Amino acid sequence: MTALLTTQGLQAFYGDAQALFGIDFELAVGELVAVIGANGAGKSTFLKCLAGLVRAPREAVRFKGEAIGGLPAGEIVRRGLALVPEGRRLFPSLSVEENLLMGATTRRSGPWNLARLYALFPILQEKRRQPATSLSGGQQQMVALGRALMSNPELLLCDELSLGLAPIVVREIYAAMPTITGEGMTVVIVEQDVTMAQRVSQRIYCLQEGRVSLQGRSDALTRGQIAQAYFGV
Ligand SMILES: Nc1ncnc2c1ncn2[C@@H]1O[C@H](COP(=O)(O)OP(=O)(O)OP(=O)(O)O)[C@@H](O)[C@H]1O
Repeated sequence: MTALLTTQGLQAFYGDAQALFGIDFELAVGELVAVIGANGAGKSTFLKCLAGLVRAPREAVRFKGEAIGGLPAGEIVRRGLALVPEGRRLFPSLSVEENLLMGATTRRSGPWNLARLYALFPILQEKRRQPATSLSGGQQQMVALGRALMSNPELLLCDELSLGLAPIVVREIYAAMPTITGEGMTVVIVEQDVTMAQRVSQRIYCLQEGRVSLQGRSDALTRGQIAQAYFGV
């Protein structure tokens, strides 16, 4: 396996409180990997460490062979990682299209542009001049995903795309994943919906209290194994 990203013994802290206790993680080019776990398990912290939003030791995170832990978030975007943050964090005063274009400020060369995005999510073209926050939750999630794609990342990190959305909307958003990975993009999703995580990913890591409690091929893990790793029962 050609590793695109690895973490080795990754630890993270908020002040004196330790959130991650030595995460070993490996991701191959073109994979879609899901990170699951209960509330507070450390999933968001893990993604934030990769994206430079929570401090990580330099050598603990390697992307394309280079140590990137603790680099500024903007530098990490330039190197090809983009994060779709939990809660979307759209710019409320900007239109849909302006929000999408914000993702292009650190634009790398690649297939994603406004036309491609509008083909993926036609509703965004229809609503492109509306304030982004006037859209439904699912449409706002499409904007957040589109904004990240506009930087043409090699690795897309998605934090709880399904949060607060109806199941049918979640399915609609995840239906875009084969198109996104189809051109070789590598994706990590953090997902509380275990059924969806298992369905869309090739491999799963389960976190529990800041540690990896289970990992394996998504189609090989049983419900019992996942329940035990999730809740520690
Ligand atoms: N900004 C912060 N300051 C202090 N502690 C934090 C902060 N953010 C997270 N934590 C703590 O770090 C641990 C991991 O939290 P994290 O948000 O990464 O978990 P999570 O698995 O993403 O949970 P959720 O599904 O609720 O988002 C928790 O104990 C949490 O209380």
